Amino acid sequence: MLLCLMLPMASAMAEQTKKLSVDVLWQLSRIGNPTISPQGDFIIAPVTQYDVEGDKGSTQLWLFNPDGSKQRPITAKGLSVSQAVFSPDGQTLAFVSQRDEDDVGQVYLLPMGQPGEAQRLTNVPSGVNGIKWVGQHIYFISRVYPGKSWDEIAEQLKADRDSKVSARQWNALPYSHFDHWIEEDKQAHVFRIAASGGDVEAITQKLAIELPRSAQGASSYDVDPTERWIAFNSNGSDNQVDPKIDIFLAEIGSDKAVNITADNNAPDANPMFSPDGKTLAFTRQKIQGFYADTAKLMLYDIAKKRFTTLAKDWDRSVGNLVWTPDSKGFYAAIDDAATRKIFHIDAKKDKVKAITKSTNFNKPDIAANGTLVAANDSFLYPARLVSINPRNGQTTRLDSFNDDILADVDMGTYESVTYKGYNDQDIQMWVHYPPGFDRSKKYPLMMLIHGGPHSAISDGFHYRWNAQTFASWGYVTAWPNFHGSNSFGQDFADSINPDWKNKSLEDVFKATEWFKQQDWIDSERLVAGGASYGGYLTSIILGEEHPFNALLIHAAVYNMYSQMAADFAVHSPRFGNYWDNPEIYQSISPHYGAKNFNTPTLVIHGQLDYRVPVGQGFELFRTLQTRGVESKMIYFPDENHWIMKPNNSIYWYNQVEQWMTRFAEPGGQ
Ligand SMILES: CSCC[C@H](NC=O)C(=O)N[C@@H](CC(C)C)C(=O)N[C@@H](Cc1ccccc1)C(=O)O
Repeated sequence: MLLCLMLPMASAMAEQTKKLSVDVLWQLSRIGNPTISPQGDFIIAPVTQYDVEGDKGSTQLWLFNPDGSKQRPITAKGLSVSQAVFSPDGQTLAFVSQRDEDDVGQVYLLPMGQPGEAQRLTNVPSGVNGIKWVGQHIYFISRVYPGKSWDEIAEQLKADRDSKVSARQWNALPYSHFDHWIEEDKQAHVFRIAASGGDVEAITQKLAIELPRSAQGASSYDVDPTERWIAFNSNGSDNQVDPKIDIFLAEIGSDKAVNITADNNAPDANPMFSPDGKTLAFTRQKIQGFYADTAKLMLYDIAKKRFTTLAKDWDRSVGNLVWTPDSKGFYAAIDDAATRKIFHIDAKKDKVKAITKSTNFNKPDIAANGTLVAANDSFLYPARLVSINPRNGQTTRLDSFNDDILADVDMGTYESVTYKGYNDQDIQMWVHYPPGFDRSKKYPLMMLIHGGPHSAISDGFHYRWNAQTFASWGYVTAWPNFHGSNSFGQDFADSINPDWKNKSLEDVFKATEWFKQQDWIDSERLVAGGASYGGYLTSIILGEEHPFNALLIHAAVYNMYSQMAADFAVHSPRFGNYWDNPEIYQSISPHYGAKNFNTPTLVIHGQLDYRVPVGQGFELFRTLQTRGVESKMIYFPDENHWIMKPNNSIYWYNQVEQWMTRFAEPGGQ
């Protein structure tokens, strides 16, 4: 009797505990990568906050003291800003914003250390992107109609906006990138304007060499500190189907550029001049058509025209690099065995050393006095702004965002587990336990399958597929970093090409077996799901004998043939097209498993997904319905490969919860 009376009270108390629900996720402030002034006295970071009611986010720039004693916004709420860069003397901040009567983003200047409004510097009708402040100038990228004056560009853009014809046309690739169409008659070029104002000067247009057509940003070019040289990315071949990304070097003002990486067929990217201007660093891959090929760090001695490869035998991909102020090396945030760590790369001694040990760090920035800052997150906390002691990796937190919101959230716990996967090889997996997890009970399992496939789930705060949020519903949640995942070395990543199916599938099945052997897992309550490549592998599971009661398939590549409509045609560049090598496509395409489909499946897809076009989701849903399999299609007309809008995201999490809980009751029993 006493027990009967106690139980409702206990469950009422349990209900009162605040979980990491999707509503909480959207209340959190999201701190982006920081920029530190050259003198080390100002730290700026973008902070994005969401208004769920208004269904939109807004990014403000915040100023932080290096000792963490102060934080305050320095741009107004509601006026989104991005790409903050400091003047070389650290006294002025430039950023991109679209405000007042701006049709597109422009460069704004804000004096530091004294009161004053941000003033607009540019009036570029085609907008600015990828800004850098070097010497006396601010450099930027704009997508322009080549050969036209700014007035003519403004007129053309207005005519396009006013036109009653909505048709687009292409005569060559690329036609889309991720979630937007690419206008064929525009080219992306680098321009500059004096920080004191004046005319905009064309830099790469003079060379008649455009930046890569698909995507460009601040990492697509760099200018040396004396403003003599520009290094930039462009397609070094005539082939627009499989562009060959090279690095071109030119003297600013000249009309000639040299392709310094013409002899390498794979991408050479991220040009970065050293602070002393003598060396150009860049990243080099070797295998064309393999986006996860290990990126090596290259140095090019500009005077001697000599190349060196750093850390030749280090089996990790370099990226997120910043030169040290003395030009003797780099700090970088590099994926290493499912965490993203800060490494120091000594260019003189050719030595690499991990500075941080656990959780995730993003691209760092460094001041002349050596102050090193970065955003740091983990599964249990969203990004924080920290300074990092380069000697021992110890961090000092500089912000206090989200503490109030998370103070009373009952988080679960997590751990890294290594189990035997395909061919008895070690596979790393993150396991999340629900809040209040009790080992004496049995819990349902939600097996999550990550995308890429060449990415890794690392120890960071994931907003779209938050394992702690899923765990808070009452599931043990798993993220295995199966064969193909990056951060475990080249062989492991490349081991699933072109056979995208078998090794990772076995890794997922063996992970599930591992769970079934645990006393705290209920083998009758297993569900699985994933997005993109994760949706692909879940569609493969659908056609196999498997242990899951229900599946969730988001933005999946379902038909490897019709993926040809996408901006990323998977194996075509490296292993040949389907008409030449149909056996590759046939052996790994999920749609060939259709005759075995019989598991309840939730299919989700966005109309604006050009990475995996929406037809893939409908093909799968129609197949499931035709076969009489219980299934639901959720279609987002205004979302891309990912669900980005607050209310759609809340709906997504709620629908997923409803679907999963129907087929695998949550909670310990
Ligand atoms: C992490 S790099 C993955 C890039 C990859 N290919 C690129 O050119 C990609 O877009 N993969 C898709 C599947 C593919 C269309 C068949 C994918 O699985 N995307 C995942 C992973 C991802 C994460 C972050 C940034 C890009 C992709 C996804 O969208 O979650």
